[in-house]
Amino acid sequence: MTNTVFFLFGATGDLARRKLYPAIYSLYRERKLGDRFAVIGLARRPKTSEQFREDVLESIKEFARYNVTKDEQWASFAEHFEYMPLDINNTEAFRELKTVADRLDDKFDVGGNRLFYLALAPELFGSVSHHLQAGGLLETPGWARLVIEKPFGYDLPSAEKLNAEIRQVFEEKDIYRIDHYLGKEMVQNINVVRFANAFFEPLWNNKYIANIQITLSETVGVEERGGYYDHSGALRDMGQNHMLQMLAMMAMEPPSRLSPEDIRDEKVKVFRSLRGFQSAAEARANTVRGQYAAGNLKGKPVVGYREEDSVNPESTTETYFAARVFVDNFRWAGVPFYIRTGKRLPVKTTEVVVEFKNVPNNVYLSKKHKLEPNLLVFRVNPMEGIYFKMNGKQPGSEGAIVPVAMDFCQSCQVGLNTPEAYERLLHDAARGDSTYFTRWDEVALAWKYVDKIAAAWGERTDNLNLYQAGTWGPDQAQQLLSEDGFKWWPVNGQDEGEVAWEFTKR
Ligand SMILES: NC(=O)C1=CN([C@@H]2O[C@H](COP(=O)(O)OP(=O)(O)OC[C@H]3O[C@@H](n4cnc5c(N)ncnc54)[C@H](OP(=O)(O)O)[C@@H]3O)[C@@H](O)[C@H]2O)C=CC1
Ligand SMILES: O=C1O[C@H](COP(=O)(O)O)[C@@H](O)[C@H](O)[C@H]1O
Repeated sequence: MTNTVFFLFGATGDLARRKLYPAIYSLYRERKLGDRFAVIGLARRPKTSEQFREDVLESIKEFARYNVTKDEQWASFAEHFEYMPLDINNTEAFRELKTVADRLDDKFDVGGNRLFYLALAPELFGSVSHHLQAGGLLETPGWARLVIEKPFGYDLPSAEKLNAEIRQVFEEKDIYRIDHYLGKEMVQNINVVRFANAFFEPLWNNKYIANIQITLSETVGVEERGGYYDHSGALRDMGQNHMLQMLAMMAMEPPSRLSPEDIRDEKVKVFRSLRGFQSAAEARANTVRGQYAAGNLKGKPVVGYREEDSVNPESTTETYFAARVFVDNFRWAGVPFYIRTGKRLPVKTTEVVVEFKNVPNNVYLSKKHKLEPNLLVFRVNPMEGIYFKMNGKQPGSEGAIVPVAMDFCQSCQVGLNTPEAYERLLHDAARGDSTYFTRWDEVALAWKYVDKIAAAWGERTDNLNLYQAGTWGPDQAQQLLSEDGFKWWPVNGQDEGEVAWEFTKR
């Protein structure tokens, strides 16, 4: 049980509505919250606590994994929620907030533990920390932790500035920087599959692995988020955080213990080993950027990025990027990690594919047999599971070889109702487990890497490749792999042309 007062800054926002209230409700239903908790919703717009509870109910009805009805169970959950209109820029309001917090702490016998969740625009992160201190909210007999949403800065200098501001108030151990991909079941499963199975770890190196491919494709466009996204772009929005974090999970050495610091230390070593680019030309040669133009998605016409209402009609922001990344250490020398992400691609999926090298002196490798490499696939979303593709004899044939699959479909077994990333992360923050939150040194190194790419892109205006919405991005991203003799593997069983293996239908 996690006795906590949750201070939810940005309580009227999109993230709170779609992710945070449903997550808190699931934790309650699964008895991970207990009864000694309170949630204080904070935002500028005026509303009563009664209206707030109604809004929370609506969001849970729409987005939660559990059904909810306005019954006794709902009433006993909802009584833990209160709303207070508060403008971050008003220091005085934080004194009043302390009074509300102390009252709720007493009412629900919380014991002084405080979790400040900043679901706010990043410009406000620094001031909130200072005002919390000035308002006396950090003087508490329990713990006080800060949960910060992404983006953590726009580049390394801005991230450093933000970090310095927050660190004036909170110690690193009490800062929980969210990367919600680290809360996803299958991302957390990467370590388990790697380090708890005898048959993967011995092969997990440059002797046996040809390349690793990480795809994070989305069908959504930027829609109303242009205000943020047009300034950020795919590299900063997804590359600096989710993609490099997944890469680090794939590449890290086994930690000697399962403590948060041991695990994060291993990830930091990966970030330190990322091969930096010696020149802007080298950065450009190893990356591709694109922007979606009008096209068709699932049979419906969709507008191009520049036609989106919230976007500058002359925008040169990328909505797609791909990169060839090298981890220069003993284990990974010479193995390319290919990463790609984009909006308005044909399917919503996140997959990590490990492509193995051929066996030495493969007697089946001849014109007669079409052999495909072994693949191990982590399906992160929307379906969760692990897929392993190998070669086998076609039953009854004269030695024909066919691809066969071992398919562990977690979603089929557990249902699509596995815990949402935000549930896991909120619960972890409340019980003080920072394993799946990003530590400052990880964030800084990731920015250092990404800043080089952004700077190289910024030097030229001819590197933005338009791609039609509903396609797999610019052709240059295919070339990135074909230059090395590889190809992107189809994701999610989608046929991107010739697919040599049977996808096991679910
Ligand atoms: N939405 C999403 O899916 C994701 C969001 N994030 C991050 O989460 C954070 C929040 O995003 P999102 O919910 O989409 O943003 P929204 O714009 O939907 O919400 C912003 C919230 O901040 C409040 N707010 C704005 N200014 C002030 C102020 N001066 N004082 C007090 N409250 C203020 C707004 O309420 P009011 O106007 O009433 O004051 C509102 O509740 C951002 O950092 C974003 O990058 C990260 C990943 C995904
Ligand atoms: O952080 C972000 O992630 C979402 C994708 O998250 P998912 O869990 O739905 O895969 C992305 O749409 C958004 O642009 C980005 O800010």
